[in-house]
Amino acid sequence: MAEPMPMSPGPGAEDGTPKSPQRVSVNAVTMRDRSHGGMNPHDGVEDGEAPAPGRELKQGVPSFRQNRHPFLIGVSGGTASGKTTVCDRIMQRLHDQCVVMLSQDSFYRTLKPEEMELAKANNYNFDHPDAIDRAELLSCLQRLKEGRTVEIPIYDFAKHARAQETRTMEPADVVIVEGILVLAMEEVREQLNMKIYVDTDDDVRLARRITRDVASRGRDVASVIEQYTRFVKPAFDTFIGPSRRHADIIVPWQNSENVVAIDLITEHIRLKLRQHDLIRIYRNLEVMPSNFQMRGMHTILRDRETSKSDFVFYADRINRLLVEAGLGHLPFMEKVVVTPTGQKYVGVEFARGLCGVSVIRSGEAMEAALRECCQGIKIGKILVHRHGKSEDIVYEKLPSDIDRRYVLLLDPVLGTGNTACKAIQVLLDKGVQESKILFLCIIAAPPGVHKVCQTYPQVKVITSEIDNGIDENWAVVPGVGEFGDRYYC
Ligand SMILES: O=P(O)(O)OC[C@H]1O[C@H](OP(=O)(O)OP(=O)(O)O)[C@H](O)[C@@H]1O
Ligand SMILES: O=c1cc[nH]c(=O)[nH]1
Repeated sequence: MAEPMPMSPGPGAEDGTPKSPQRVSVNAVTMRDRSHGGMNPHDGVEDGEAPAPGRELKQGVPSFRQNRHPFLIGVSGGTASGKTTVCDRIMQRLHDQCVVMLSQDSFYRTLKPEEMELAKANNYNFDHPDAIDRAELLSCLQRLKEGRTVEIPIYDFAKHARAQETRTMEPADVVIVEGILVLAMEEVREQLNMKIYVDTDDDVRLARRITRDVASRGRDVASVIEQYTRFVKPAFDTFIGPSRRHADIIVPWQNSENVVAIDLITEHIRLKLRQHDLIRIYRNLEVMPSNFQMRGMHTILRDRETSKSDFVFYADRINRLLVEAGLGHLPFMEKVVVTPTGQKYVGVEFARGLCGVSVIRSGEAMEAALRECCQGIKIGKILVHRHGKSEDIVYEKLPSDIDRRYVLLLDPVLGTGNTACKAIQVLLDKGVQESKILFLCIIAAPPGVHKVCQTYPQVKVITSEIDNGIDENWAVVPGVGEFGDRYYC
């Protein structure tokens, strides 16, 4: 670890506003050209050069399909809103994936004798969350999420009791759980990667409910309406309707099917299934798109034979891309300009009130990329001393008004996550809002991702690659070795 260095605000504007495109330096333009191939003397392969004999040139996007956790979707909405049809349509569209569906109804509690009497007299509230064995539903979801086989209860609606036998559910790529209370139960909601609410008018739902219960549950119209008035509607007003605010997607579902919504949902699920497990779990994690330029740069960084100058060159290239990705998360204001042709261009204005904070020493290697993008940005520093499993903050120098700024926290390696968490806590203690912190790293090991993303769910973590893990010496594997030594020494 290097000696602490003073914070250097740099020339020009002090609010860290990203540079406008016309101010992008020559260096930046060359860098962009390099990333499109050909101009870079470090690349080794000139434009048009043939591959070495026996080595095949491949195209496409690298895949990360390994040790996958399923993608969990919750589908909720009032009684007879069309939840099951929405689930069926999603399953049909994802026919080439392994999709399983379970219903909240399977988890009705076994009734006590006095409750059974009420149920037989149509006087038991099956629409209340207490009617559900929430612990068992949660446990099943958690086991499915871990990729384990589960036994799902079978509920007999006529007897108001569980059957002796159960249904075995095997691990799947996608698990859909549907039910009126799925989004109303916080502990269930927390398990879900995608929350859908099926929105259907009350009168349409009541009409469907009467038709269904009379046709398939042996009920008469009067008793269905009575149950609706006594239990179903009050539970809807209290629990189900309000739970729609937790939904990621609200699907209007009236008399005809909403094909566009199903298309959008299934495309999103397909995108998620192509992504790494961690991205599916954490909304606050972003892994930059992996193309062969990125893989090529990483191959050079990870190669222990790489010279210091090449290591610095490619680390800087990735840092620049990381900074641009981070800046892309900042808010913006609409701005209209007039182009040289006299036409209006409706665009946006970059966010103000930004600063960088580098974790000494390796994080300082990312400062140049930030300065190239953001004119005169203030950059603070934090030094964390790692010893074994614990860390101490030994130095910090931060902008005095940091509590009013967005912070790009810079550290190329996320290992256990202990250093990052310490640094983030320093920022929070200084009054920075958690949602205004963006942590940028070149590589991230899963333990560090879990730790940071779980501890600080509003901090955005942006990385260019996810590694396999950390070894007994807390080194990221496969990793890049000691980043600071390779960059500076
Ligand atoms: O997630 P963690 O397990 O806490 O590890 C990550 C830390 O390790 C590296 O720094 P290092 O201690 O090697 O210091 P240096 O930057 O001075 O080389 C890296 O730059 C992080 O700060
Ligand atoms: O692998 C590692 C872990 C921590 N710090 C590094 O520079 N590399």
